[in-house]
Amino acid sequence: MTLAANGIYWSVGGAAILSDVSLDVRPGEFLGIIGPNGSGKTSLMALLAGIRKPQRGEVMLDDKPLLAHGRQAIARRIAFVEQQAETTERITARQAVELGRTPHLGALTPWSKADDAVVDRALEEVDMTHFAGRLWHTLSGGERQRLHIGRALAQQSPILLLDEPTNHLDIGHQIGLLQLVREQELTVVAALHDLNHAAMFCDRIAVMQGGHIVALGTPAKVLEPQRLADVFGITVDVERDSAGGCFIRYRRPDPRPAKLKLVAEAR
Ligand SMILES: Nc1ncnc2c1ncn2[C@@H]1O[C@H](COP(=O)(O)OP(=O)(O)OP(=O)(O)O)[C@@H](O)[C@H]1O
Repeated sequence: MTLAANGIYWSVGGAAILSDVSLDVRPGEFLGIIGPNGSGKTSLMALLAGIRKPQRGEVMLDDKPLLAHGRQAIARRIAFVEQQAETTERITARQAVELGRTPHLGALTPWSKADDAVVDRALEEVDMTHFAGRLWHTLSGGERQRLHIGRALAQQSPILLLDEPTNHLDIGHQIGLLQLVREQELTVVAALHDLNHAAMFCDRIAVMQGGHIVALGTPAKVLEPQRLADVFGITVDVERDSAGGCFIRYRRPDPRPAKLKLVAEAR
């Protein structure tokens, strides 16, 4: 199962949002996408999921244009957790996860005990079994986010696209979720903001800037102080360990001149 973007271009109202983006997602890898706000991460995820169509270039799934597969076929192969997916429906936590089974159901394949078992397991994996009967609108942001992931796991698609999956989660659930996703035998593409999470969990990282991929490689290769300064405007130290891992230590910026002036005036 391979997913690839080949030279894709996507614009809105004539303004380019993604330009000449090429990316081969390797089967079984955890590929992180990092980049500043507005750099195009969500747009790229939407194109990889087939929700948007590039004006030029093509997203390919198994060497066939993605959109030629048809909606249900795509959903059986790709599960997408969007950044601000919400529902106004009056549904329970369990029903939200049950939605993940939709691509597998049809006139000849009605809901079965096997579907129940998949949903039970997904609820367990995201630590939401005890909330199964709760109504969606009564749940916290983090609980809803865990259900979105649960729904995607229940979909049992071999490719999982996650747009900022740790949004709203406390640090324990952030790490737990990334570890859970990592442990699945899935191909994962995740837009991440936390560079240390990217360093800890990703096999490769793509760095986006201004609608382009400006770097792609292992965390140790990509997470260089100069690149992080160029892309994010931050100063960091990168600590490396003997196993090839790395850890980003952020340096506090120097005080801004205006602030210095205010402090001086206050004295
Ligand atoms: N439908 C749209 N209409 C107009 N502009 C859009 C649309 N979708 C995205 N953009 C613009 O495209 C750029 C990239 O947006 P995108 O959401 O892909 O960035 P991002 O890297 O995911 O950002 P963030 O980290 O803030 O989530 C932004 O400047 C955004 O305002």
